[in-house]
Amino acid sequence: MVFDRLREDIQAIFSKDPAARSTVEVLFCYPGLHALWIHRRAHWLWSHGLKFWGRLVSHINRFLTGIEIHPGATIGRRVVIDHGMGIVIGETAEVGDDVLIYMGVVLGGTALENVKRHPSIEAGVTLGSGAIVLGPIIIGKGAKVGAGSVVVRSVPPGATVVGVPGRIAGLDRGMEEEIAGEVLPDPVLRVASRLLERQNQFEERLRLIEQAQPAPASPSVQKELIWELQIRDALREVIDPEVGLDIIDLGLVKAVRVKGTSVEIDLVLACSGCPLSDHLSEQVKLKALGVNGIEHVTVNVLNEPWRRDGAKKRENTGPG
Ligand SMILES: CC(C)(COP(=O)(O)OP(=O)(O)OC[C@H]1O[C@@H](n2cnc3c(N)ncnc32)[C@H](O)[C@@H]1OP(=O)(O)O)[C@@H](O)C(=O)NCCC(=O)NCCS
Ligand SMILES: CC(=O)OC[C@H](N)C(=O)O
Repeated sequence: MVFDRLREDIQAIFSKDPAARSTVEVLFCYPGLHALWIHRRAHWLWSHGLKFWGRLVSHINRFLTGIEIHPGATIGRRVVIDHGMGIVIGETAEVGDDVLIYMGVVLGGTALENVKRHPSIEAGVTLGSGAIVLGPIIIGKGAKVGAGSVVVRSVPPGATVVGVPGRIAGLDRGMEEEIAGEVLPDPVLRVASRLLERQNQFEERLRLIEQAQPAPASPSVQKELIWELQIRDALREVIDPEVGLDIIDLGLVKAVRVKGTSVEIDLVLACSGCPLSDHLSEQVKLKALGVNGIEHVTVNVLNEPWRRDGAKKRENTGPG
C-alpha cells in the first residue's frame, strides 16, 4: 500500500517532468516529492487532534524543502510539485488529484476570519511558477494558471488564465462549446451592453420613484423597492466565472422579492449542471446580505435553461 503510493508519486513525476531521468534521481533530488511525503505525516497529526505536532512537522518540512504546506491543507494523489521553492499552501486549501505545481505558487487566503478562505484546486490543474491564487475560489478541472498570474476569481474547467489580475486567455474546445454554444463575449458589446443596462436601470428607478409618489402612505413598500434596487446594484459585482460577465447583464437574475427584511432571489445558471452553482449562490447571498437592513436571503436556483435573449434584448433597446 505504502509502496504503491510511492510508486504512484514517482510515476507522476516522470509523467510531468521531462528532466526526470531515473528513479534514484527522483527519490533523492525532488524536494517537491519530499515535501508531499512529509505533509502526509503532518496532515495525519493535524487531523488526529495533534495540531501543534502537525505544525511543527510542517515547519520542519519548510526548513528542509522551502515548501510551506499548512498541515490542515488537503492534497490529492499524484500531485507533482516541480522545483518547489517558495510555495505556500494555506490551511483550508484543497488540491485535487494530478495537479502540477511549480515553484513560488501561493494558495492564499484573503479573509481575516477562521473560515474556508483558501482556494480549491480541482483535478488536473497546472499552476505555473509564481502563480498567486487568492480566496475561497475554485480553479476548475484541467485549468491552467499561467506563470506569474494573480487569480482572485473562480476559473472554469479547462480554461487558461494569465496575467494580473488573471484573465481567461483560452478555453479547451469542450468548454468553448459548453458556453451556451456561443463565442466568448465581445468586449465592445460588453461595454455597450453595460451602458444600456445602466440606462435601463435609471429608467426603472425613475419609474419606481414616480410610482411611489402618489402613494407615500406606505413607507415600508418604498423601503422594499429601494432595497430591491440596491440588491440588484450589488448583484452587478457577482461575475459568472464561466462567461466573465456580471449576472445582471447576463440576465441570470430572474426575480428579487423583498418582504420586510427578507429577500428571495430567483437565479438561472448559464450552463446546466454548472459546477460553480453553489459558489454563485453563495456570492449572491453575501452580496444581498451586504445591503444595509437585509437580514435573510434565500437563493432559488431555477431549473430552467438560460438564454442570452435576456441580455440581447437589452442590447437592442438602445437609443435609435
Ligand atoms: C499559461 C500557460 C500554461 C500556457 O497555456 P496555453 O494554453 O498553452 O496558452 P498559450 O501559450 O497559447 O498562450 C495564450 C495567451 O496567453 C499569453 N500567456 C501565456 N503565458 C502567460 C503568462 N504566464 N503570463 C501572461 N501571459 C501569458 C500568451 O502570450 C498568449 O497571449 P495571446 O493570446 O495574446 O497571444 C503557460 O504559458 C505557463 O505559464 N505555464 C507555466 C509553466 C511554468 O511555470 N514553467 C516554469 C517551470 S519552473
Ligand atoms: C525550469 C523548468 O522549466 O522546469 C520545468 C520542468 N522541470 C522542465 O525541465 O521542463
